Amino acid sequence: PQAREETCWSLDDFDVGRPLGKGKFGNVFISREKKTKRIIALKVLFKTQLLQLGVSHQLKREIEIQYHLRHPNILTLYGYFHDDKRVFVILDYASRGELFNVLQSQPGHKVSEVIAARFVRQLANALKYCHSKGVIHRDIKPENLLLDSKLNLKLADFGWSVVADHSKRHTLCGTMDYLAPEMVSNQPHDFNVDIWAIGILLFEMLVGYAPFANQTGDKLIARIKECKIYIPQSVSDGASRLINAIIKKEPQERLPLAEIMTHPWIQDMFPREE
Ligand SMILES: COc1ccc(C(=O)Nc2ccccc2)cc1NC(=O)CCSc1ncnc(N)c1Br
Repeated sequence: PQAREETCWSLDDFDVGRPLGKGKFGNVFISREKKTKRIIALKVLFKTQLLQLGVSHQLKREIEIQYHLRHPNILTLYGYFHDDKRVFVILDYASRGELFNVLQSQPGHKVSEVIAARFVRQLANALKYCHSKGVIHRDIKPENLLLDSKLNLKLADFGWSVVADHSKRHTLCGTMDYLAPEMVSNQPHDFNVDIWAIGILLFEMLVGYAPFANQTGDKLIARIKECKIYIPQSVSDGASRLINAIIKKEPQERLPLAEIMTHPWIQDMFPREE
């Protein structure tokens, strides 16, 4: 990765604005870097809570990983700093916020096939990059996907799920709708869990709810293990074929990222491009 200037940041370098999101470890504020006037998102994490929840090492590891990931569809982590009580993470500001809220604001909580294909291709692109660096995301869900002003998807790792917001799904540890069978059976999992999540996301964007939604606890786990989904007629044949090619119980049977990106349905949605 290209070397990055080792700037030593402090809170004095920023004008902090309104909160953008509420997290379990602290909040995120829209902010402006004073010298360059650049707008960024400043995530504030409280050291006491990080220590209490024993996630300090996880944050360090994650910052290490994110610091070296640079991709147009991954939320950039520009740097971090801390004071005696808090850790501050300097992030890209995604002006259109969470895909989750965009979906919630649409009629039927779904988007057109053109938009869904755009997001699937961008997410597959981001994951191809992550996997090439040996990074498995493991937490792909609309709450963790942000959108910039040009409707480009930005994969953002929230570390841990945000506190169950009323507009969010009603599960405490963040929705389980996106967990692959091998994860709910607590088996060793690999990058194929991210592929599975692309299939769940595509289903949810075209249907308006996740394939195993409205189930809870053990019933949900049983449904995920059973791996049977019902795709409504309203979904086109091409999209249905892609969803069925991804939602496979056997991890290695799932369509590889390269074939998702070149799938006929995806290609059809980008007619004019080369
Ligand atoms: C690369 O993005 C991250 C990297 C790391 C972590 C993190 O907290 N890790 C972590 C925290 C505790 C323990 C272990 C890991 C979080 C993020 N990202 C975020 O939190 C997203 C902040 S919300 C937001 N951001 C920009 N524009 C908007 N419109 C919004 Br809304």
